[in-house]
Amino acid sequence: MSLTSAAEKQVAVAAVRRACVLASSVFNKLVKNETLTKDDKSPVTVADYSAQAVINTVLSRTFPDDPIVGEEDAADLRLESASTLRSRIVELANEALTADLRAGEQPTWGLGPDSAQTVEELLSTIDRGNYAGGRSGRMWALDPIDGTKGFLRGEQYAVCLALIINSRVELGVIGCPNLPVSASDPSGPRGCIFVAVRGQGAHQLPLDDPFSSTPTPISIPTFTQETLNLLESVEKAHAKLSFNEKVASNLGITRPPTRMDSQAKYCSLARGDGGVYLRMPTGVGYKEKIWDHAPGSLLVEEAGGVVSDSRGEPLDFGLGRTLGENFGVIAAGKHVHSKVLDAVKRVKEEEETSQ
Ligand SMILES: Nc1ncnc2c1ncn2[C@@H]1O[C@H](COP(=O)(O)O)[C@@H](OP(=O)(O)O)[C@H]1O
Ligand SMILES: [Mg+2]
Repeated sequence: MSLTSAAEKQVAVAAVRRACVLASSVFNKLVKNETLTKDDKSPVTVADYSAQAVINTVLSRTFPDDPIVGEEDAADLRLESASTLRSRIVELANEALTADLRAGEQPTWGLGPDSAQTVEELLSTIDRGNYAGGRSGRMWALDPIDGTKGFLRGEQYAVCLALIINSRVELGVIGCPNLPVSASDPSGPRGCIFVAVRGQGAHQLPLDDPFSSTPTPISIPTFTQETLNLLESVEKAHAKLSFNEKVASNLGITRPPTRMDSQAKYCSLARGDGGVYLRMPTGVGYKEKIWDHAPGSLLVEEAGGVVSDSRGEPLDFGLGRTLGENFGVIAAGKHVHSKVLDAVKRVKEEEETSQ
């Protein structure tokens, strides 16, 4: 029996959708229409904090006993010097929370016109994301804006939420405001929500109206040597892309890789837009965070794929806020995964012997 009830799925989809609307509106107001200096990261900071405030508000109302492992905390926002940023975040979070109720949403979820929060309420709600994680019990893992660099470039980013029970991801919801509804129509309509419930498959919903449409089941197709390609990070600092090149050549892959920010990579893999997501550590001792992989890994598994580290071990979501020592991530369809794992091992050996 599934450990996740329909209520948790519905709440998570509603919360993620509101956060996606908020993030798109921040992008339109602050990135597109204003002249920003190249390194100004303030829009993503504003979107990150306010999206976490919105999602944590909904989770705190609906599942008050569940702890949350969220990427952000409000310590910096409480500083005297942050007063402008703080007001902007409170304004945006309240705008998102108080928007009219949509089909499938309930006023008891902290949503709708009467749901405005005070500054202190919102700051302590953001801080509900400071749970340390661990092996047993229920917890939510939240990345309010995953792919912050992609967000600033107007490319891919995702709002990512997962429910983990006893170290196992049971529910994953990923909102991708900039992802085309269909990969075969890249200039067509954009905005998707991906939902996976353990044992119940993987589905895609339209971001603008997730509750009124029938979810589209998604699954990983069978790839041939000619159609297979790699999905990888845009940022060289996040994954060892030179290693990916060697793995591709080892496997005889001829198609160029698809570079994309955020867990939109897991979503693309789950619906067959790319055959393998490979993320090998760059060697700087960075530990992967659970919120960067929890919903995406369940989505891929429910779409018929396998997700492991480069030793072939499953990712361990029970170690705290991180996945522990970084052995990278390999995600692919069942039939391709073992071939990629072997190729990764071969390339690792080659690199070790040539040192
Ligand atoms: N040195 C590093 N190695 C691997 N991942 C890193 C990293 N530094 C940051 N990240 C993570 O990479 C995520 C983005 O992944 P991707 O490269 O697939 O788009 C970031 O999420 P945020 O954008 O939420 O901070 C961040 O958590
Ligand atoms: Mg992230």
